[in-house]
Amino acid sequence: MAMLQVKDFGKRFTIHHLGKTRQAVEHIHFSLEQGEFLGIVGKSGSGKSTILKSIYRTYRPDEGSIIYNSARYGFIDLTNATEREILYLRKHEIGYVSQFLNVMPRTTSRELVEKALLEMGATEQAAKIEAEKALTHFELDPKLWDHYPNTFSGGEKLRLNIAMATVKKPRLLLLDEPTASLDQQSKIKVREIIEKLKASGTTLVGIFHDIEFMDGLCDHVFDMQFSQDKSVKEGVIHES
Ligand SMILES: Nc1ncnc2c1ncn2[C@@H]1O[C@H](COP(=O)(O)OP(=O)(O)OP(=O)(O)O)[C@@H](O)[C@H]1O
Repeated sequence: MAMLQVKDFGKRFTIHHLGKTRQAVEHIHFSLEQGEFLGIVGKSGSGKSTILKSIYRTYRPDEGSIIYNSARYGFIDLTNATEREILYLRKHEIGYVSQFLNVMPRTTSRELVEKALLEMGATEQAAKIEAEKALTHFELDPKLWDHYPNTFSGGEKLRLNIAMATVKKPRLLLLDEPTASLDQQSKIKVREIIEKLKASGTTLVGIFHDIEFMDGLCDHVFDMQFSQDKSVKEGVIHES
């Protein structure tokens, strides 16, 4: 059975000051098995982030269903799961990485990664060791480990974000431009982690403007251009 099945999904936004609604995406269909990686491509504004944010339930979807195969709940429709279920899934099963770091204030980068591990049931000692390994892997300068990340550069924030999400070895990982402000060396580090997670069974959905980065990494590519064509019932998924 699929790990993630998106069926006839659509999302509208209300533009209050105009008293209008805008259909951001519609008729989105795709399905992923465990350990597969789907890359979403399409021009700016075509709705790629809207799909990821709706799976993570930052946005509440308007149409269709998003069936996720949860370790805790079995098959669950993320479009109408309760807030409590969504909070559990975000803590234990579904990770989300974007270019923006949204974390507890006055918490050091080391504490943030340790907290992610503790939430997954690690002991304090194991969390300390694994957090240091992850921060080292993503080459966050040890001088920054005990600093609050609000003053970090874009690339430092992003590397911390990826460390926090990937140490949890999530069942489903959503990546919204996770390499946007990274140099080549850091991109290679991200790729290594993605390959490891994939091999251990994590299912991934990602958006990358950097097509080269996706080469050989994605099992399927979902092209927004074709998915919006209503004559194509199942969207278009190219095998890569
Ligand atoms: N919170 C929101 N309120 C109103 N409109 C929104 C909101 N979020 C997204 N949109 C609109 O929905 C459409 C899709 O936006 P989205 O960010 O998903 O596109 P994208 O393909 O990820 O773009 P980019 O590649 O530029 O990041 C756009 O027209 C955008 O203006």
